[in-house]
Amino acid sequence: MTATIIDGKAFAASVREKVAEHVTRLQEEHGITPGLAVVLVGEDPASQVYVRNKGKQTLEAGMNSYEHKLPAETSEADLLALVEKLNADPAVHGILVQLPLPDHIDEEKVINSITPAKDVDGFHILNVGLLGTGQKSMVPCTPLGCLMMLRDQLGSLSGLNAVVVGRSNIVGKPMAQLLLRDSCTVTIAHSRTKDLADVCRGADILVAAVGRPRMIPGDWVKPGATVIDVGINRIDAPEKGEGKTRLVGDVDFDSAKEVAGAITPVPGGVGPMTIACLLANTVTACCRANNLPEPEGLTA
Ligand SMILES: Nc1nc(=O)c2c([nH]1)NC[C@@H]1CN(c3ccc(C(=O)N[C@@H](CCC(=O)O)C(=O)O)cc3)C=[N+]21
Repeated sequence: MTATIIDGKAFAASVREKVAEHVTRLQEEHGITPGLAVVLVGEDPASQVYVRNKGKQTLEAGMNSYEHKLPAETSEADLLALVEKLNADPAVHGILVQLPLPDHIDEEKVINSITPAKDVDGFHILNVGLLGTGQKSMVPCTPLGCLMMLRDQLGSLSGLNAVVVGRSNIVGKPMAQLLLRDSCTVTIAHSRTKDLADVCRGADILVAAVGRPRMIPGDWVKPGATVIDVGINRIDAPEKGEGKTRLVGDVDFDSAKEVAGAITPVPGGVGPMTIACLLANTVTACCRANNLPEPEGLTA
């Protein structure tokens, strides 16, 4: 059997289209334009991959994009002062501080200084707590994108065995919360998990978010399972020429696609959905800030 390839790129385009329609409505009916501020400190390569497409897509969706690029030596105090300014700016509905931050800056302190209602990453402790207790919150973009693809693929997730490989605050933990909320039986596995292969083989839904290139081979995948590959790993690709690189996921796509029922590719899977959900969260934050109905189908 060969798996259905889940087209994250096309799915993301349809999400962005819904976002754009909602933005038009906000402008025409209320004279409001959602605004997203992105703060980048230093020059982490993964963050640059992300930023490249994001500003463009924000503008394409009809929203305002405010980019703040700060040098790597920026002090924590200066960064906190910028966040305070953005918190107070009524034109800014969403704030994203690119991670990772340089070592001399306390990431948790910065994230928790963002007004929770503008925290479009959903990383603030208040949003984490709201999600964990099933209350309305801002939901982290990558897990939200994964959930949208899973619901689209499977309809109901109720009762399915979901295994999330990876326990990060950014992906693994919030993903598990969302799957639990959709009534999956959820296992969070990680590098220390005993018999990881067997744990994965029990998964109807397998979400890989470990950050290790092609770590999960096809024989860890249950026949017919839905596989969501969150990994975006850049590896050498000498076959493309000297010094060339390419992106691969945490799943060995070639072997896994022979076993899975459906699988997301890398690139073109989760990555584009992450950005689309960032735009969706910005519209959601803007609607909430203005006591307007939230866009349908764009929230968890
Ligand atoms: N506060 C914060 N929030 C984030 O969400 C965040 C962050 N910091 N720091 C960096 C990581 C990385 N990240 C990506 C999102 C989309 C693609 C993406 O669209 N990837 C394309 C490939 C792009 C290419 O071809 O290079 C794809 O998978 O198809 C990649 C990486 C979000 N991050």
